[in-house]
Amino acid sequence: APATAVPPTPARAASLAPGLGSVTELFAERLLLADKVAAAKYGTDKPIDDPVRERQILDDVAARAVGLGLNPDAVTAVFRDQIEANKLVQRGLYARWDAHPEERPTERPDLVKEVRPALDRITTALLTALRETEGLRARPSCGPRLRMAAAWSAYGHRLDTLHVEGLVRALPSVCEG
Ligand SMILES: O=C(O)C(=O)C[C@]1(C(=O)O)C=C[C@@H](O)C=C1
Repeated sequence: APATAVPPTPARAASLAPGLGSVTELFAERLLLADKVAAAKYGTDKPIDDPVRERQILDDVAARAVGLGLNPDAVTAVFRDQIEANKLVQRGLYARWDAHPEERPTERPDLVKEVRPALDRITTALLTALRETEGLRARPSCGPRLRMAAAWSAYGHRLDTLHVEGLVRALPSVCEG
């Protein structure tokens, strides 16, 4: 190898696969918030599924997609996957907490005042990231790039198996065409 060869450090590898990291980072952050959502609901009579809230999110992102010049159906599909991924993680946490009471959360975050506003901030950032990656997401290389970016995000956030499953569930609608 030439003397100027750059070693394949993680940073170097990430810079060779630019672009979709913004999207997968936000996916990972949203999935980590599933822990707080689940902690807010576990042991209460509030079910994991809240179809009214889901409808609000999906209607909101469809309207904002139009304003950003994005395809509202494509954007809705991405967010539907984020919600499904979030529920997958929440269900996994419930099962874990049922089986291992000592792992149950010791605090109950406020869903409406704390957790949903955090999810809403990710929604706004994700819409921007989808706008900025529109061209990249239409390319044939999108799938491989997306899987590489997701792997780095999983590694960077030290996601456990359950959250990696969630991250995989979050991916299918990202690449268009
Ligand atoms: O806000 C909630 O109650 C959540 O559980 C989070 C979330 C989401 O991913 O945005 C997931 C499941 C619910 O059906 C609604 C929304």
